Amino acid sequence: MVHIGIIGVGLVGSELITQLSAYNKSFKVIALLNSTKQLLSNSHTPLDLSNWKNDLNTKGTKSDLTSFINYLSEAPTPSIVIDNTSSQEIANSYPLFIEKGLHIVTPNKKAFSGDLKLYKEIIEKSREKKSLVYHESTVGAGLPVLSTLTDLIRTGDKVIKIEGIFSGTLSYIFNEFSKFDGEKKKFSEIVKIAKENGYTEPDPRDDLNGLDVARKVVILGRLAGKDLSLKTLPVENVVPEPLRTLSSATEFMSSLPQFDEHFEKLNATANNNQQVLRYVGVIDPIGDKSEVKLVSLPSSHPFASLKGSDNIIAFTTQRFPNPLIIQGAGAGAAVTAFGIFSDLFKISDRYFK
Ligand SMILES: NC(=O)C1=CN([C@@H]2O[C@H](COP(=O)(O)OP(=O)(O)OC[C@H]3O[C@@H](n4cnc5c(N)ncnc54)[C@H](OP(=O)(O)O)[C@@H]3O)[C@@H](O)[C@H]2O)C=CC1
Ligand SMILES: N[C@@H](CC=O)C(=O)O
Ligand code: NA
Repeated sequence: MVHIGIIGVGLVGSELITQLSAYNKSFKVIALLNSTKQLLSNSHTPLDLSNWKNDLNTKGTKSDLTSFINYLSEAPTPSIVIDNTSSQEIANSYPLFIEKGLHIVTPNKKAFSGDLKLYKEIIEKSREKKSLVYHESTVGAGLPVLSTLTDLIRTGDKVIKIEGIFSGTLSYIFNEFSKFDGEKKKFSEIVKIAKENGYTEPDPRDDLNGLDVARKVVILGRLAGKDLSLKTLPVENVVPEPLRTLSSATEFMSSLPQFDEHFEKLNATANNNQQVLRYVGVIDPIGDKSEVKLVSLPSSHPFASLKGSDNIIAFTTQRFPNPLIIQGAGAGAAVTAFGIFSDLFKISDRYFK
């Protein structure tokens, strides 16, 4: 049996608990923690998850990361901590989790795309302590992006370029806005629909500024052996300059229609050349051309025909001069939790297969 402690029970964490409850035979959830409450089982027995939300609220005690981690690390090995937050503070604690003998699975991008020192410390400590750290869902949610890149590299392939549409939100916005047929909508209307449907961050500028895509580019770059940094990576922020300093998302949303003409001009220029606009991330593991930008692509390009909020990732390598392409839903609770769940099996297989 594998002991599990879950930090973060929001959208993704709740769905993971649903999936674990429905399909799991190997994993024993013994501890839950959010920013205010924690629920620890008795003597490392499994928690009854049938009413976990209510139990966390009514029987839970004050959230305390130290006691949570100590409880998990005292369970018979193997034990895995799952970080379903987007917290930098939790990410900073990964070296400690590893010191305590825990394995880590997470969709949280912060540890792998922020401070290079933290990233290297996690890699080195995990090697030293034989701790396993899997974070498939940090890029393309459950799509097998990191596992594919890892397999390419460790079997000796040479990665020449990785290019992709890495944001579900920006995929949806530009797929809807920039197309050759169908109903034409204004840019601000599409952003509004995306926000109402819960596709965007609470403030859509946090998607449109490119930081989330930049984090994914840094993660892939580092995995491919290039020490990329958010501080130096060129990132095109598509939020119109005057809207960047507005103090609230509400103000941003009400001012965005003033810039519909700006976006329409960009789209018309692309369409006149039989092209569409797409927001892409590029990883150049050999040179210095990694970047995040809005580009115009011809209709024949695989990224041009993307639908909904799908991600698409193309690996150009020595063995795949015609790129190996992965495509599908790259955001949403179900597919993100799937990526986490499949990472759990990668760890349990090392012990029980
Ligand atoms: N949603 C998606 O499509 C995808 C999400 N991800 C990543 O998955 C992660 C989770 O996303 P999502 O579920 O949407 O986020 P939510 O905001 O819905 O949930 C976050 C959870 O983390 C908890 N939390 C936050 N800070 C702390 C802290 N310091 N200590 C303990 N608990 C904390 C929150 O607790 P409380 O409610 O008490 O504040 C909440 O339970 C993020 O890193 C995100 O980037 C990755 C790929 C796709
Ligand atoms: N906001 C992200 C989801 C998590 O990584 C996206 O739009 O892809
Ligand atoms: Na993935």
